[in-house]
Amino acid sequence: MSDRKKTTPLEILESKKRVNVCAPMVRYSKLPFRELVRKYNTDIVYTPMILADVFKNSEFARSSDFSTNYQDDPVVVQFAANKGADLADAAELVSPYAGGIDINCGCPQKWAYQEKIGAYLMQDPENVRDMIRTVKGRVNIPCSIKIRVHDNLQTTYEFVKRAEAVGVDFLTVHGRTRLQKNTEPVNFEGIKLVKESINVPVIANGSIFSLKDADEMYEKTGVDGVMSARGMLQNPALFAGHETTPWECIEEYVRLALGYGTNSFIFHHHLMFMFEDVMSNAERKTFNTLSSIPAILDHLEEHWGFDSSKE
Ligand SMILES: Cc1cc2nc3c(=O)[nH]c(=O)nc-3n(C[C@H](O)[C@H](O)[C@H](O)COP(=O)(O)O)c2cc1C
Repeated sequence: MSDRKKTTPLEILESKKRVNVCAPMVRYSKLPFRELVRKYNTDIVYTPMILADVFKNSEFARSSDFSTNYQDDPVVVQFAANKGADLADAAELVSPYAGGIDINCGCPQKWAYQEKIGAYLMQDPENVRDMIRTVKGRVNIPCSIKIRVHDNLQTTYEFVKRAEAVGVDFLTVHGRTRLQKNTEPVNFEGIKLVKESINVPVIANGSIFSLKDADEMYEKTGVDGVMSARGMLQNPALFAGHETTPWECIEEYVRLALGYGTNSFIFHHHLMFMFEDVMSNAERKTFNTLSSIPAILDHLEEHWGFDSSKE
C-alpha cells in the first residue's frame, strides 16, 4: 500500500456532531470487523491494542498485528507503551497508513499493570505527558489517549489538564475506574467533568449497547462522540439503529472474514457474539460447540440459509 493520506479522527470530530466510534478490542477489532462496522454508520474505528516495543522489534508482530487498506479509513492505531521512544518508533512505522495514534491508559489486566502499561499509566501522568510529547514530535497525525476515571475525580481533572497542555488532540474516557467491573454503572459525572475541563474533543465510553444509550450519554455528559465495545461485538449494526444484529450483517461478516482470512477461533467468537440475541438458547448451545470454519459454514447453510456461493 502506498502512503495515500488517511482521514484523521480529528477531521471527523471537528466536522460532525455525535461521532460513532468502535472501540479497540484485542483479537476482535481487526480489518474485517472494522470494514463491517463502517457499513453500519460507524465513523471511527480503532485497531486492537498493539504492544509498541514488540511491534517495533519484531517483523512477525508487524505483519500479524496490523493490516489495513484504503477503505480502512479513518483508523486509529492503539499502542500500549511506557516509553516515549518505543511509542514514537512504532507510531512512525504505522503513521503513513493510520489516521491517528492512541495510547492505551485503560487496560486493567494484571499483566499489563505489572508491565506498567495500560491502566497503570493513570497513576503516572508525567510519563503519559512525556509520551504524548515524544510521539507528537515524531509523527504528523493526531495523538489521543484512552483513559479511565479515578476514584477521586480531582485526579482525573489534573490528569486531563496535563495531557491537554502537551497537545493531546482528543481523548476517550471510559467512565469506570481500573478496579470496577464492566457490569458496574458508568460514572457520567466523571465523563462530564472531563468534557467540561478541556477544549479538545472528548469521546465517552462505557455500556453503549443501543442508540438510546448513546442519547443518554450525550444528554448527561455533552461529549462529542461515543465509543462502544461489547455493544459492537453483539450488534455491529447498532449505530445504524438496529436493535439486534440483522442477518445481512452476519452474512457480510462471514464474507469479509473469509475474504480477508481469519482464524477459526476469532471467526467463531464473532458469530457467537452476534448471535447472542438472535438465537434461542438451544440453538446457541449447538452453535457454540462447532469448532472449525467448514463446520460453522455447514451450520449456517443448513439452519440459516447462508449461501456460500454468493459473492
Ligand atoms: C474483548 C475486549 C477486548 C478489549 N480490548 C481492548 C483494547 O485492545 N484496548 C483498549 O483500550 N480497551 C480494550 N477493551 C476495553 C473496551 O475498549 C472498553 O473500554 C470497555 O469494554 C468498556 O466499553 P463497553 O462498556 O462498551 O464494553 C476491550 C474490551 C473487550 C470486551
